[in-house]
Amino acid sequence: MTTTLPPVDLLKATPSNDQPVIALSEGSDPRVVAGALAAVEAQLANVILVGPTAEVEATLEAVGGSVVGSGLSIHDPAVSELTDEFATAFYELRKHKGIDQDAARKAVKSPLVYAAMLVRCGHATGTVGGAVATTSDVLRTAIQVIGMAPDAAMVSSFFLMYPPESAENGRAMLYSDCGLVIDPSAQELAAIATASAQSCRTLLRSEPKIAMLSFSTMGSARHAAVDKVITATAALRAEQPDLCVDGEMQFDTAFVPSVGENKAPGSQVAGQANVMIFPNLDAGNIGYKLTQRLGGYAAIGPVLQGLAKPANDLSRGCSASDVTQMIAVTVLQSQGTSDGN
Ligand SMILES: CC(C)(COP(=O)(O)OP(=O)(O)OC[C@H]1O[C@@H](n2cnc3c(N)ncnc32)[C@H](O)[C@@H]1OP(=O)(O)O)[C@@H](O)C(=O)NCCC(=O)NCCS
Ligand SMILES: CC(=O)OP(=O)(O)O
Repeated sequence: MTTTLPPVDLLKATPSNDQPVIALSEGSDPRVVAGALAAVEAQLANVILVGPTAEVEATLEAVGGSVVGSGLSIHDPAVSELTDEFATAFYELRKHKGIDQDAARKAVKSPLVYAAMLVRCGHATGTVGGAVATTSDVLRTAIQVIGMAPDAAMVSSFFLMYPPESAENGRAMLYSDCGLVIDPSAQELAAIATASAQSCRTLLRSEPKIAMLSFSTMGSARHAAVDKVITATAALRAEQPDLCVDGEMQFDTAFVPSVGENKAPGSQVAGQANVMIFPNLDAGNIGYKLTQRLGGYAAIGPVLQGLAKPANDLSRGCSASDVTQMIAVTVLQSQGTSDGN
């Protein structure tokens, strides 16, 4: 059994004088609005619902909420007084890509871009979207509008995985990358592991034990795909000798203590890993959905790491409670470090 608290409980247990404001780009989606209501009621954050006013109000009424005295507010990009400021800032940001002022004005009227601009320009602490928009659109907007943290090698993503009561060997884990980097090089895989280690400390409040996953354990198979994981593991060890990382190893070696002892005797990670680094996005995305749908784990993500300020995605299959959890994750990231990790 894990003792790690899920984000909402962790945030409630973390005293802070901050008054975070989270912008939700899909402010008329019923799950988003219900999740936002729960967040403000629990005093996790104030929330800006971004979208056409009439649609957001109709959804709010349908889920039994109101903006009056609630910590909720509505921003309609079509009529917002911030649109001029955002159009100018967006033009400056993207003019090197050939965008003109008209295109910039049009772009910031998209709720996704508007919500990211709220964060970039300091009107919100972080943003969450993706209940309706595809992951590609949410991630591209976050990368282009909010940008990378100065010390980040790249932007990547992860899921927080929380076990059901019944899970054998159940523990909270971080799975990466399950949402963004499609086919990482060895160097990129090492960068994903480095960022994930910090995210583990921030959101699982645990020291990372990192398994570099593969279809091979300690040389049991030979292939270029295995070599990539071996190279990434060696680079991590060389650059960060104190990091607890091991590989290449199969998932059962990383997760099950008896299998770990058998296939990777003496490893400090095998059988105990809490950070699982997948070799590519096929493995990561399929792996998290299998763990969630067959293993009954709660999956919160994709959480982004490496951005200058927090912005996070949701699966389009998310629930209202997933939205509330992701609001809590976003607030915790803003408290954790300046780089959204
Ligand atoms: C993130 C993603 C959308 C970017 O793809 P894209 O827009 O087609 O590709 P581009 O290479 O044009 O990238 C767009 C911008 O993001 C930047 N970028 C892309 N990946 C990046 C990364 N990992 N870190 C930092 N910047 C990145 C590019 O440099 C580019 O910046 P620019 O517009 O300022 O030049 C793409 O990696 C993707 O689709 N990932 C998978 C998403 C997905 O479907 N996941 C499965 C469900 S969770
Ligand atoms: C993360 C993910 O797989 O997102 P979606 O289910 O929206 O494709």
